[in-house]
Amino acid sequence: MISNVREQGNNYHSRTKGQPREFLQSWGPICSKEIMASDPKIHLFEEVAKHNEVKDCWLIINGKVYDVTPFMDDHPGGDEVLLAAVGKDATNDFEDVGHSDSAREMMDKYYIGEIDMATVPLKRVYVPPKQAAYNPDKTPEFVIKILQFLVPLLILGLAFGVRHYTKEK
Ligand code: HEM
Repeated sequence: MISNVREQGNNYHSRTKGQPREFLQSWGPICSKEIMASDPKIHLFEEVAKHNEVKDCWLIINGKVYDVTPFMDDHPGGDEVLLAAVGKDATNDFEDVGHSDSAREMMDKYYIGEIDMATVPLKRVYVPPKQAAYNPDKTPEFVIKILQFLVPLLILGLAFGVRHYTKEK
C-alpha cells in the first residue's frame, strides 16, 4: 500500500487539484499533510515493532509513527541509530540528540499515523541474542565435562599409586 502510494506520489498534486475531500481521502496516505488533516491511522505497537529492518523501518516519536525506510541512507546520524530506535518509544532517543527545526519539519514526509500509546510496553522487552554461550577457547562442552570427571580420578589414582609404591619400599 505504502509503496503504491509512493509510486503515485509524483502525480498526486496534478491529479487531486480541486477534487472533493472524499476523493482526496480515497487516495489514502499519499501526502502527510493530508493524513494529518484527515483521520490519522492508529497503529498498534505490535504491528509497528515488526518494521525493524533497514529495508522496512518504522519509528515511534512523540506519539506519532514514521516510516523512515526511504530516509535510512540519507539520515545524517546514520541508519544504525534509526535501527536501534525501532520496537520502542524512540521519543527520548530523538530528543536527546537535539534535532534541529529543519529535521523536525522533515519528519512530516515520513508520517504514517498515530500510535495507540496504550499498546506501547512501559519497559522494552529484552530479547537475548540467539547465539551459543560464551566459550572463548571453543573447547566442546562434553570434553570439559569428561575432564571434570577424569582429572579428580587421575589424582586419586596417582595418590594411591605413590602410597602403594612408598609402602613396598
Ligand atoms: C523521522 C525521524 C528523524 C529524522 C527526520 C531525523 C533527521 C535528522 C537530521 C536532519 C539530522 C541532521 C542534524 C539536524 O538537522 O538536527 C539528524 C542527525 C542525527 N540524528 Fe536524526 N532524525 C530522525 C530520527 C532520529 C532518531 C530516532 C535518532 C536516534 C537516536 C536519531 C539520531 C541522530 C543522530 C545521532 C544525529 C547526528 C547528530 C550529530 O552528529 O550532530 N535521529 N537527524
